[in-house]
Amino acid sequence: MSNSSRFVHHHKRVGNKYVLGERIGKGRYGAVFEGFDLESGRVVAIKQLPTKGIPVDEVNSLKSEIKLLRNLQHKNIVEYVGFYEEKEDDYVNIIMEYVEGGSLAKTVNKFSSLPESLVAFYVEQVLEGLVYLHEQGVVHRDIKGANLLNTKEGLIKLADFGVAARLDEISSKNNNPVEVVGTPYWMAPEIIELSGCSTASDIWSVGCTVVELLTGSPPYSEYTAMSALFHIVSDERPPLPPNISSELEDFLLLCFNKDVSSRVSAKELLSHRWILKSKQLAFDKSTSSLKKETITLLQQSTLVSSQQQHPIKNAPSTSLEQFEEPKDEEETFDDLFTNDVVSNSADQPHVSNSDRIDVTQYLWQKLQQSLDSSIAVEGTNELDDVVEDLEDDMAWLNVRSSNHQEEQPLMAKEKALKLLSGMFDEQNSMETRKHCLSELLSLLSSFPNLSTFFTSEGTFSLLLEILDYPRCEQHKLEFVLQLMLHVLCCFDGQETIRSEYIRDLGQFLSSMGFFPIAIKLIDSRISEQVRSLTFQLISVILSEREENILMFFACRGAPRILSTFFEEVNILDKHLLGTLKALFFVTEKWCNSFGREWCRCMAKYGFIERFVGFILRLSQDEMILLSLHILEKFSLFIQGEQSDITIRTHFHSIQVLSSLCQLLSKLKGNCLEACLSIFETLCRNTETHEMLQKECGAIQVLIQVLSTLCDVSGSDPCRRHTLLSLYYLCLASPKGKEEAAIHGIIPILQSIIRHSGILFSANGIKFISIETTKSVEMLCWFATVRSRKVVELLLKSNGVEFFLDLLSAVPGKDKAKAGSSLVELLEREPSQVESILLREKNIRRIVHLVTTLGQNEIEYMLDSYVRLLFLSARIRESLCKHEAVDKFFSRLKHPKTSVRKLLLQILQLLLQDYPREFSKAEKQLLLDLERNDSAVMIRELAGLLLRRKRRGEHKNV
Ligand SMILES: Nc1ncnc2c1ncn2[C@@H]1O[C@H](COP(=O)(O)OP(=O)(O)OP(=O)(O)O)[C@@H](O)[C@H]1O
Repeated sequence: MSNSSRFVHHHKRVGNKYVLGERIGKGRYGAVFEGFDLESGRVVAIKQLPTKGIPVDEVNSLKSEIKLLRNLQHKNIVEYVGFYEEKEDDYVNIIMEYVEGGSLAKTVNKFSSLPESLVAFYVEQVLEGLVYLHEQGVVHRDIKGANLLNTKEGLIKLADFGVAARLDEISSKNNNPVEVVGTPYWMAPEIIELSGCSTASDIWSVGCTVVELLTGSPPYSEYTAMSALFHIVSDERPPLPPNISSELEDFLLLCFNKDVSSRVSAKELLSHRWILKSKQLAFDKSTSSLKKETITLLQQSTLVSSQQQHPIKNAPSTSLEQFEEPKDEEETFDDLFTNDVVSNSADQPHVSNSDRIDVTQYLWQKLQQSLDSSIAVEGTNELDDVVEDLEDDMAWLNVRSSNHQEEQPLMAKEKALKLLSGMFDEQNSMETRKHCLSELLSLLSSFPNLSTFFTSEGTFSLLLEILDYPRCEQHKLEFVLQLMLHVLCCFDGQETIRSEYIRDLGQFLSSMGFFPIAIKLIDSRISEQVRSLTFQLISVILSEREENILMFFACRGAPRILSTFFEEVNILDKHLLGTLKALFFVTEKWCNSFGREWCRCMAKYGFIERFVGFILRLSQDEMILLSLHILEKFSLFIQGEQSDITIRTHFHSIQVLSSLCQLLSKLKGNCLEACLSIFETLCRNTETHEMLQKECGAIQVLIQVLSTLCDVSGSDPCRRHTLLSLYYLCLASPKGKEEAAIHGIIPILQSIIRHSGILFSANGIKFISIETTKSVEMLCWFATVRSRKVVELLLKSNGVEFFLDLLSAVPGKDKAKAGSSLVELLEREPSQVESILLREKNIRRIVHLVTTLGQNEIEYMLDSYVRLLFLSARIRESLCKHEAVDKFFSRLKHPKTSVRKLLLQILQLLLQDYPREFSKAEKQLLLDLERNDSAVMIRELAGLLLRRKRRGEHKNV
């Protein structure tokens, strides 16, 4: 049964003093009604909270909190009048000042968004209220539009302070297990991380409230509560609304400072230029003109917000239309081959496509003639230049080649021509023609420089024409491809020569349109052999020069072929490394300019999926590393401001995620680091989590990787990536945390923390690596996961003692986390944990800690002490016996009101069961506080302590 349905509205009196009126609103823990004070005639608001099932102790502590809060009075906070409880009603009534204008959340719901100047006008008052509360040592803990109430005069009052968080605590303890307590959208990251709530946490919520009032909803409202939690903790800062003034941008950045200790205070924000500007505006105008402007601004903002809802309508059309959806995907196989280059060429005989033998024969003949003439008809025809080059080549050959080659070059050339003609001769059987080809290839191998003979531009143009000839027989395609490949590769190992001839040739081929032809040749309906040869040829050409890759892209080869290429290429291809290097170079170059479009275009054609599969097949470390670096470039566009939905979708496919998981299990060293870096980026995005956890078993894989790295001393990039991946994967997932615990992460984290050295350093060490901090934080999670199994595992790994070790070793925020975890464990397993804590050694450590805590640390730790004492009378007793009261007294001169307030509450808890006389100095200190403290609540609490003691003294007498 929900809280709200438990509540019944009786239209009745509350005690003798109040009559209950209409219901004004409803929150998570109860409903709020109008009330009428029969004695004073004052209208009040009455919040009814169901108390069924809540222990009396807790209701009493809530009541004493409200009693204290009654002392607070300020124009910008709602006054607490008191409370009223009737035993048979199962709820407690909190009586408050009635604020008739309703909450700002309602206003913003009505108008969808408020203009900046009006928001500044409201926020200034929120800050005034907060400055007062913070000076009184009260943290509001639940600043949001619904808790900002508006009077008829436009005065803003803070409601629900001091109580909301207490209700959350009570609810989390007593209701059915809930995963998130409270609405997280306004929550500061340090609260989510259990690293201690302070006045600074309210400032973060002020930032969220500004966003709420401006846009109609707080940051991350597009996410579920769990995902929002994840983003609050893991993003650098929440996204800022568009079109805000630079002053407001600065204001929000100050609120969203993740470093609690340097986050701005409410007082400082009051003199921020965004607030001052709005003040000036208000000062310059009369109230009526301000109202007029507000209405206009409201209309404008409604207009703007409705335009903002359709950003695509207004977006300029992209100039990179070539990167849009592939339009020619539907091309038929025949379409691919109807582009008849031959028939368009001026110097070709007019032939029909069906007359294919004539045309191929014509091409062969032309090829033969050109080769023939290059030798036989020196200087007499249009191939003069080629011949001259050839002669130079031969002269060079004669000088530089081996003896055997010296004897034979011209003969070899003649033989080559014969073999070539034999290959082309239709009269020859297929076997003879194949034989001619293999002979020619082996001749070329024996006389590598003979290849220059084939490298004339005319020859290669003709070979290209043959490849492009429609319906060219497959064996001829194979011949030509083999020949080209052979020529291109024959200088392997002779880099200087290669650069002189072959690099140019690769570039020549790209410029002459090899790639569009190659696109046709890799069609799945072409023979396996031709496809494979084409891929090899592409690989060679791409590996030669980066420009070739650019040309390849220009022919839409990138999306078309590159994707398929990595699926089909033989991983043992010796040119593959060169291709990868060129691709890496280009990817890196392009990523700096219009990389997102390029990566999106590639992703659309399935490149990412195929490329990851390709990496999985690789076995050579150098290639794996290079490939992962290429993939890393793509991963830049899966998160942050550069994020692209197409790239994300392809990265988030099961195929990619599970292949990456498989890679994680097989890689080592630098390759593992590169893969983990991509993995961490993926884990930063909540969209991947379900698939990674449920379908890829990522948590288990990562824990296996982590287990091999836990004993490394110092910082280790692989360990850092693994830890962070696990951290993001489990951060917002109780199931993930449970799974991680079950797969053995707890002892691994403990080992990482031990190896960091912090546990053995005498005074704790100042600098703690991110790995250690995250390990501590993750270890602390397991105390809060609502799973018996996890708590058992934690206790089995000496969790209690370990948290106690951490308490004295880690600094500030981490200490608070360890403290909260101890309390959480005590709540879940009271008897077992209590008995461990009660051990003499441990009680001493808890007491000793009070005196060693730094001035800032104590602020975050005292909450845990309050809860610890509240939960266990035996611990209270034992602490008193070990002079804890003295230790808490020794900190009572702390400059922060919130710290003095918590210390006084702790002293009250300890002394109520075990009263003892105050020393003269203690008495004087309390008297000073009672008389002179600037905060009314401190004066009240100090007085209560003194009077309680006096009553005790009286009793004793
Ligand atoms: N003192 C008050 N005077 C007038 N209206 C009030 C007062 N206190 C609360 N309300 C109205 O009642 C609504 C419900 O308040 P309540 O504190 O129960 O829940 P909430 O703050 O909206 O949400 P939650 O408590 O779940 O965080 C408020 O949004 C506000 O509109």
